[in-house]
Amino acid sequence: MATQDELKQQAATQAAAMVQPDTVLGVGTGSTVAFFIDALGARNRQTPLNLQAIVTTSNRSRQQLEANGFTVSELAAVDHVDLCIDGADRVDHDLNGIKGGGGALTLEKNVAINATHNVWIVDQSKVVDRLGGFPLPVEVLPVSCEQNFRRFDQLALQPQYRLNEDGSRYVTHYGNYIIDLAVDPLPIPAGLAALLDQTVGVVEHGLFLNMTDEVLIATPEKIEHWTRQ
Ligand SMILES: O=C[C@H](O)[C@H](O)[C@H](O)COP(=O)(O)O
Repeated sequence: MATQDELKQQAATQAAAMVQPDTVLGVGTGSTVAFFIDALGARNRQTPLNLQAIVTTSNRSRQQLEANGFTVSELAAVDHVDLCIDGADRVDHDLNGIKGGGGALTLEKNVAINATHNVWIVDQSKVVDRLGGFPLPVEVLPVSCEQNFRRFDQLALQPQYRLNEDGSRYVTHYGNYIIDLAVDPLPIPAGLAALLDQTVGVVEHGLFLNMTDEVLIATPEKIEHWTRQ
């Protein structure tokens, strides 16, 4: 029986084969994407892909891409992204998902929204019938975080500040905090997304609705390939 890491690697390797030469590639964040970066690096060393540009969504991925010989551009420096490969924390059968377990949700959503084609790579443990089973990350400005927290609490969304191991608040790449909403399952995701989008002080949230075009799901038997209808 394949381990979870082996499943992640299988999905990642298949995604690396989807990258076309001479294109602009977006690369997400996380343990599954880490396998993707190594697979892409191996492919590129064998036969150079001559990518026009690569943009990524975290310092971790940037460092790994550079270690694999790629030059990484800022999102602001490219006028489009042809394909973005990313992981996900949960995905439902409508290809909606929760992302941001690694805290990279804001840049991930920015890269995804600018990509012509988005592909998520996951192992079967991420698939759910109804979005939930994973805290929903909400990135908030420090200036209004307490008001945001109280509001989420009033709405019974079970807010919790994301903490570092030493108990201090986790700070994002942009100097903000993350409030994880532990409510499970999520109440009507589209309604919650609209509420969060309209909440002053919320920078971004981890509900990615109608954003991905394909999902590669590694199971012990095969890699399932879901596409948006
Ligand atoms: O912020 C992190 C990202 O949304 C990741 O893509 C997500 O957490 C999945 O990560 P992993 O592949 O490690 O489960």
